[in-house]
Amino acid sequence: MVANKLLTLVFVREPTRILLGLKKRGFGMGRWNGFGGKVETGETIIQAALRELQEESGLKAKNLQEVGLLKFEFVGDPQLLEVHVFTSSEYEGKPTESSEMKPQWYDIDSIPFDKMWPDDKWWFPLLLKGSKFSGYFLFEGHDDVLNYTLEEVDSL
Ligand SMILES: CNc1nc2c(ncn2C)c(=O)[nH]1
Repeated sequence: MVANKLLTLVFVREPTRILLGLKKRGFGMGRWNGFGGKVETGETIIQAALRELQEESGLKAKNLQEVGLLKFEFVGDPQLLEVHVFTSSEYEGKPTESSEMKPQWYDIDSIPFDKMWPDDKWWFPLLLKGSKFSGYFLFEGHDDVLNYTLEEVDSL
């Protein structure tokens, strides 16, 4: 039994816009996404979320809230990804390009879903309306979702 790989994903949100980052290399390269990465040994998921946001965007989140849990399986790969999704509406700092990510504000009415992971179009509306959600997505490669489940939940 291979333990789930714990990942974080943070979206910094203002009333009409949300900060996305263009992944410049590695997993998900070329796609716009939130900021995040692996949870290292010895740190909590929250600490990892704060650290990755700071490293990748230059921002220090002040009111991180967990809003979603996403599990990803890839056909042929025994390692499940377990992504803990957070939002923050208060932050310090200025969005700064890093080696990993190029940050850009997007109006919440024009999210570039065609340039994001294919699962995002299903759960992003729940994030934008302030729901808590839990989902599972079975991928074949990085572009095809074979099936998925997604539900709004009262608590994570
Ligand atoms: C596989 N789909 C997917 N993976 C992600 C995402 N964010 C971080 N990771 C690792 C995402 O939005 N979709």
